[in-house]
Amino acid sequence: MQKIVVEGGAVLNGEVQISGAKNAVLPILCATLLADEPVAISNVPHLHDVVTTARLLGELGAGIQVDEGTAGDGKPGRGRGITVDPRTVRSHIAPYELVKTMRASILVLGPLLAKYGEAEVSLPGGCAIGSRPVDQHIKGLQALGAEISVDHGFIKARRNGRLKGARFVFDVVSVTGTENVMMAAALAEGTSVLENAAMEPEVVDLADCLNALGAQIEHAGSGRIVVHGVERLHGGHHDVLPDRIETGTFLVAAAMTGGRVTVRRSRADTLDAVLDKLRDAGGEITVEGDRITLDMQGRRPKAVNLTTAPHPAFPTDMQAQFMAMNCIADGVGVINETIFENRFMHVQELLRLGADIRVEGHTAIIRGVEQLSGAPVMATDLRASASLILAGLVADGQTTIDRIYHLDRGYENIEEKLSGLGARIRRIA
Ligand SMILES: CC(=O)N[C@H]1[C@@H](OP(=O)(O)OP(=O)(O)OC[C@H]2O[C@@H](n3ccc(=O)[nH]c3=O)[C@H](O)[C@@H]2O)O[C@H](CO)[C@@H](O)[C@@H]1O
Ligand SMILES: C=C(OP(=O)(O)O)C(=O)O
Repeated sequence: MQKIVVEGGAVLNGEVQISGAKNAVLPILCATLLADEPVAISNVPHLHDVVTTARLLGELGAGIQVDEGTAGDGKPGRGRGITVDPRTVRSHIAPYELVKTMRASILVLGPLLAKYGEAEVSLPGGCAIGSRPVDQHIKGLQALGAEISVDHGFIKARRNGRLKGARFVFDVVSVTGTENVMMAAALAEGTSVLENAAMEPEVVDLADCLNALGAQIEHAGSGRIVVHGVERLHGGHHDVLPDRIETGTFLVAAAMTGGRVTVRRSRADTLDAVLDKLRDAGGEITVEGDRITLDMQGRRPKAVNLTTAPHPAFPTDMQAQFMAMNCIADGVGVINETIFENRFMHVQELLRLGADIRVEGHTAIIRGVEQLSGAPVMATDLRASASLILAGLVADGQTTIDRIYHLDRGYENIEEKLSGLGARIRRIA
């Protein structure tokens, strides 16, 4: 099994280009099922989850064409492109084998139901970071008139006639729940109003993509999304939003190593809470167009307190990386995790590197130490993997990170990008 080896001590300096967002491209790929014609997607990151989603769409019968280094519409320079042709979709079943490896597979539920009248999608179950219920997806689709049963581990959904626009209030803010219901409502008869909707930038990107295909979605990015259903969606092109979590991860790397890093092709407006905390940590941040620069001028970061919550508050997907920063920061930082009950799996591994962390329920109290010491560690989930690389960058000696398949789900060429900034990092077989 592959591992990543990091030699600590390098100060990161330079520029790095940000890839398309994993959490935007996966729902967008699923949304192509709603269209009547091919949809070209550009700025698609090279990620394992993208391959899994393409496999799932292929198993449903969709045609998949990958254009390396083009926009899918033939224009060069916007990363990888994927064109999905949904006209050959024949199956409406998302099997357990695929859903268990990637929770985002649940996002075919709304599109299959709305477009083809039926869907069978395996229940995703929980994962390392906690239980991951989908009751809000089911209730939202039922509000649109779907008949849904859960049977032998599968969600079985069907409709009689078109789905009907409705008002639905989410009990909890759910990103994928909002996306599933919004996609289904796009082809419903009449208007739907989704209250307490997720406001994440990836929800907005999905709405922008659907609107480019002819949907009529208003106010995505607010807590009240209005969807005027249309009869059909046509083909088109969409360029995926830059990955705000990848962006944040590189900026934390700069802050931890005392360096100066510019991220290119990023969107600072999607990162307010993260940039705010990096300023609190002592980073000098400048934003010029799609470039964000963090300059630490050799200083040690100051410990920061934070609480994860739905957007625009601090994202749970940046919690582990900030935990790594607090491990070597000056002072004591307190981190509250409110989204996932078990998203502290990285703590045990950070302790192996010499961190001083105490966990009390959903709260971690981190007392910064002067120096971490490199050791073999094990990645437990995607962002935990990133936090261990970050810790390895500043640890004394060598840190070897095992189970990096988690990392490949969500970070494109992370070791090459970090090497380009001066990190001593390599992948071994
Ligand atoms: C609000 C939030 O920050 N969501 C995060 C969540 O999205 P993801 O879409 O995976 O999860 P949700 O947003 O649906 O879950 C948010 C919360 O709602 C609960 N819930 C969700 C759906 C449901 O039907 N019933 C229910 O009770 C979950 O247990 C969780 O506590 O994980 C992703 C991957 O780490 C992150 O990118 C998202 O930022
Ligand atoms: C945990 C993540 O993704 P997923 O929901 O796909 O597991 C993530 O993006 O940090």
